[in-house]
Amino acid sequence: MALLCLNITTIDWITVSFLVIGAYVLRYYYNYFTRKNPLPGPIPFPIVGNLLQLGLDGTKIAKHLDSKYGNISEVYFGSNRSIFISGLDEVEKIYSPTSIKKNDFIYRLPPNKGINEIGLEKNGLMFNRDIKDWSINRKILSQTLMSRVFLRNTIKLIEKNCDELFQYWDLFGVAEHDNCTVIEVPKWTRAFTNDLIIETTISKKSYAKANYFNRLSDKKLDIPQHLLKQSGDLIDNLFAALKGGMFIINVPSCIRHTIFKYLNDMIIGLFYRVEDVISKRVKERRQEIEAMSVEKELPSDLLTMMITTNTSRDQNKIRLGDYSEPLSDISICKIIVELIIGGTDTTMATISFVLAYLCNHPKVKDQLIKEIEQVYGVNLSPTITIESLDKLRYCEAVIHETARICPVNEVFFRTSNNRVELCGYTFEPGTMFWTNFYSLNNNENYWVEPDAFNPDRFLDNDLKKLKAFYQFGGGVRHCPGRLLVMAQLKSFLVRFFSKYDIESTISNQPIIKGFAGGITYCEKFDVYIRPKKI
Ligand code: HEM
Repeated sequence: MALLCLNITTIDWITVSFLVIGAYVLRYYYNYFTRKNPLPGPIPFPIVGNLLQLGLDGTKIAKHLDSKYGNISEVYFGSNRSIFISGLDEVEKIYSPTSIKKNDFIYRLPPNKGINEIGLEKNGLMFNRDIKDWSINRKILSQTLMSRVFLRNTIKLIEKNCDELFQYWDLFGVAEHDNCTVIEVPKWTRAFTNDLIIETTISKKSYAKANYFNRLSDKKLDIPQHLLKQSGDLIDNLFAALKGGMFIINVPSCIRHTIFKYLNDMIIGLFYRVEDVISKRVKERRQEIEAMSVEKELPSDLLTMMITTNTSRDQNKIRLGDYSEPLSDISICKIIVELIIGGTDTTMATISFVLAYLCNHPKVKDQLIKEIEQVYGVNLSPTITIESLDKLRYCEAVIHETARICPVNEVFFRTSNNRVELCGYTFEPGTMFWTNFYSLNNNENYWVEPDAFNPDRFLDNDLKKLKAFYQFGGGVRHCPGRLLVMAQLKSFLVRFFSKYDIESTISNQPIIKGFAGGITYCEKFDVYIRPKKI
């Protein structure tokens, strides 16, 4: 009897479950097929949307949608609808408004549980949906990152990091073996930019280059093991967290907290571990500043400038309207996490792509070296100033042309805060728009021979007039790191080509690309580096 009861109950259970799931699926597809403004796109599955078909990488998804569906299409990440667009008029409409009030696309993301769980929905810049708080952080950061004092400080930091990198290369054999030292460009540039962004943001020595050198070489550097380990752990945690970011943003909370609970908790834990290290550094820097004599000029590094904003020690007089509070430790910490995430792989990928394109286009490389020698003379280790960097017009054109043909952010995203019209469709507030920069930058309607690598096109034209060129976004949320990154890239190229020459290990070497965390990077490109003959 008990067995019969159990069987009936089990069968009932199975039937009820099927009915509930069936009803849910029917309702889901009824809503899907009767939705407002249906756009072309793959048919989603309940709960996961198109995640199983398309994966998590926005860059790959955009390319697929563009080739299959054209200028406008839709995709579901979980149950959230995202619109992918690649028409110039629509992209301009999203990225051109320069005032907050007249902006219909002020948010980056709709409300997102994952972002909230890592504490970035009401903090920092990138994902901050508290527009008042975002606006204060944005003013402080933009004015700091664009100030001459900060940029001067940055150039010195790059010079120091270049000297260190070149010292390792020379130890590694570049100085001795005249023509056979192979350097894996992406791996070294990653280590270089990791150190650069950490020293830029937290003013503390970082050892990614040294760790990489030690891994490759039998000669070990004389640096205390605990420093190498601390630095290695911070970088490993940061980039594991960054890789997990797409999972946190795109996978629905109900799946993250059940089936993938272990992975979810691990990624969120990584964010907090990184934040813990940075938070300790912010406190330490506050104490260092307090210990410095008030008569003495404070250093113009980012952390000092953020800590002293709106305090009596503020040397840069950042204008914040009627806001008169200093930034809290937690705000500084969240901003720094975002800067490290936003400013490392983007810069690393750009340096690698520039070097790879120069190797495959020796005439462009010669022209660039000529310009560097005109501005700095023939000098193995020239002193760089902001004023001298301003003279490097061809160098700037090379960087822009590389970013055009091979953008590191092939897509980017914004979210509407008002009801908006695009391509004849009306979209409700909170709709997420992915914009396809790659397809605009390489579109034959806007570029003559878009497949040709030709920096001259940027010499003849005012950057502002090149409407179909998207490197740093635009409008109110334009990348605040753009001057910093241009100074970093130009300074690196000056120092590099003053000391070395470079050649691809094979002629016309294919540039192998990888996609991770929304960034397209150079996966593999091997070069010979030789000391320059003077
Ligand atoms: C080659 C390097 C870089 C590229 C291609 C790049 C690209 C971008 C793009 C496309 C955006 C979106 C802008 C928009 O919505 O209009 C952005 C935003 C942002 N970038 Fe960059 N970036 C780079 C380097 C940096 C660096 C070095 C930093 C800082 C150290 C940085 C910090 C940020 C931040 C904080 C935002 C969010 C701004 C906001 O939402 O208000 N980026 N970047």
